[in-house]
Amino acid sequence: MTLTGIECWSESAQLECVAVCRPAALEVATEMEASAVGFIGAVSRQDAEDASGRLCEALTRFGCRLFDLGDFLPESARAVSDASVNRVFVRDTAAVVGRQLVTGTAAFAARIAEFDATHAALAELIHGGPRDAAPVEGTGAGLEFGDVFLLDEERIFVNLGLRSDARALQGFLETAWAAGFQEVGVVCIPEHLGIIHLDLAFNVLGPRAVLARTFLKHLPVRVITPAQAPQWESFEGYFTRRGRKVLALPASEAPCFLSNYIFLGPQLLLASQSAAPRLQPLVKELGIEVEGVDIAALERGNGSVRCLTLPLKRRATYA
Ligand SMILES: NC(=O)NCCC[C@H](N)C(=O)O
Repeated sequence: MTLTGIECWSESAQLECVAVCRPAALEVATEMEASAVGFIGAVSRQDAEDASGRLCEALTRFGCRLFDLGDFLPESARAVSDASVNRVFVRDTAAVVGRQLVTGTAAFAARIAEFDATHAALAELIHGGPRDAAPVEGTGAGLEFGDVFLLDEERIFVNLGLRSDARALQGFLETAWAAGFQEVGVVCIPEHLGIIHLDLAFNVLGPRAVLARTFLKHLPVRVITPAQAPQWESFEGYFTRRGRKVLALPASEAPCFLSNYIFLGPQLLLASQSAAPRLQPLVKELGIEVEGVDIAALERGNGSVRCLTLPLKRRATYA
């Protein structure tokens, strides 16, 4: 079976098809193992599987067609993938940008082989076998898609920090222009903050607002277009000039998963059960509803709902 018609132009249009990946066969048994793979703490296989089941159930209940990449792994990639506890965090590995699948390159050594395995599964799902999507690596530079947001049909917002770097951005810009986007805004989260991806500090709230941790207002945005010289804008100015209000994410102890949600439809987002009650009052004024799902066991991997889902198809318009 192959999937036809992949297409994504925003973060919040109706989510029609989404990829996830079932947890690996290995568990993370000790604090040292957790540290080796970028987890916050140990997690048993059973707890991870139960949480993954609840996530899949919630996505299906809200009408998404679900593809578990574990079902599409070619034989040659299966053993490595089964031993990769981070494989549940499919978001970082690739993205559908316009009508194109763009693959990333892991900057964290523990994830390099897992990215390759997941790319092989995506190729199987989308092309029915190996085929280069639009790899943006080339220079060995990192690009992980927890750092990339499709703001709308024209704009993409990217973080260069712990996991994504400027060399990879060059290749990504060419891909973005070829896909039809006209502007890429770039922010650089300082590495010493230890925030591995932008989606742990930021997310969109539909077409008229974004949610951002307050430190982001201090970081300038480099605005890049295909034809003009890059410009600097302030963080808040960048968004307000483009018709989006910046809502401050309430202070929260690390790890902070409040921003790590996914839009299921223009007025509905799915967050973890612990984040949902804190998000609901924030987004009420925008007419957005929040659904919660108990994935605390998977959050021990240092990611939440956005990291665990890879949108393959969103309805092209908000209508
Ligand atoms: N977008 C995300 O923030 N993804 C979470 C990835 C967590 C994983 N343990 C990692 O270190 O890459």
